[in-house]
Amino acid sequence: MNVYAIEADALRRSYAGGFEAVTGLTFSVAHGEIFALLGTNGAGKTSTVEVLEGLAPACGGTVRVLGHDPYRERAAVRPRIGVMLQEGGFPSDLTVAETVRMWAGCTSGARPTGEALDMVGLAARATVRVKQLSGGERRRLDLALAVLGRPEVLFLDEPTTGLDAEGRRDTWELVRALRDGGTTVLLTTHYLEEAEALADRLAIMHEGRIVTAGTPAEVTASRPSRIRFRLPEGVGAERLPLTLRAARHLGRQVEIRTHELQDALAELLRWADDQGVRLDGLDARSASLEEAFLDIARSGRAVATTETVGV
Ligand SMILES: Nc1ncnc2c1ncn2[C@@H]1O[C@H](COP(=O)(O)OP(=O)(O)OP(=O)(O)O)[C@@H](O)[C@H]1O
Repeated sequence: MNVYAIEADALRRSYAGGFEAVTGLTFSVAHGEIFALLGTNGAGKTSTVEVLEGLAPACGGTVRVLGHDPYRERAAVRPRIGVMLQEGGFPSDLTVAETVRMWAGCTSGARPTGEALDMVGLAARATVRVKQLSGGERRRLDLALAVLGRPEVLFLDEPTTGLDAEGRRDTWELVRALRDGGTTVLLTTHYLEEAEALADRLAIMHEGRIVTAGTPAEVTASRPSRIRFRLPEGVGAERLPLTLRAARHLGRQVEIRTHELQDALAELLRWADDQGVRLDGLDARSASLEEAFLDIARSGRAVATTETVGV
């Protein structure tokens, strides 16, 4: 068996008119791994996932899902994958259970309807018509249909958009349980905490290409931590100790970026104590995926910050 469940090599996708939405993407997802594709709006996530799902051909490069070309060998791949699109279309007059049963009729080895509804927390809504479901409940129904055929590879395009906090946590638990059972999961999301909580590895896309990739820890490791506070009236930033003076400040608001959070914070607190200065709104936080994402969104490429304080 191939080590990778999903492989993309120099993948390109263009639309009519010649616009190239995906400009040479290379990545792979191991069996039993959760891989998150993140990116700014229009970065090319959905365009990529549609090719992996076999819904559109690649315009260049190669793609393999479970060892097959998902577009040309769709018959071999389709029964082994589950797909949750950004917007599922259901006949709205059917009930939830009827919808799952109808879908099960076209799926070999489908889970029993009750089991699929239990998995997504919709068992109590089985007899409700689809048109009466809330947006979040429709997302859950989408997910039930995606996992119905016990897929080896599951594609989830923004699976928790529209879900409340509890629904989101429930979905995370389900995705983790599926991964623990051996399912490979590729998901796109706009929620960075979702990627941080779920992904074994992730890639951040911008304008059709991958800008950075790795485990969440690897992607955040190169980013600086951040300390913010407000100086009291009459105390200028020039009074800060030399090592912290490269901080950015806007009026009394100061931001220090550092790769040595503990040392910088200790120095700042010692200084404040010595000076008898109160640091209002003091907030110190480690580098996060959000910082990495925002850097990429702002600059279009991973850049080392120039404001890093050398402590
Ligand atoms: N059918 C289409 N015809 C022409 N251009 C398209 C088409 N579908 C998408 N695009 C363009 O391709 C680019 C990538 O779109 P895509 O939907 O893949 O991005 P995305 O990363 O999924 O975005 P979002 O986070 O906003 O969902 C965008 O600039 C979009 O306008």
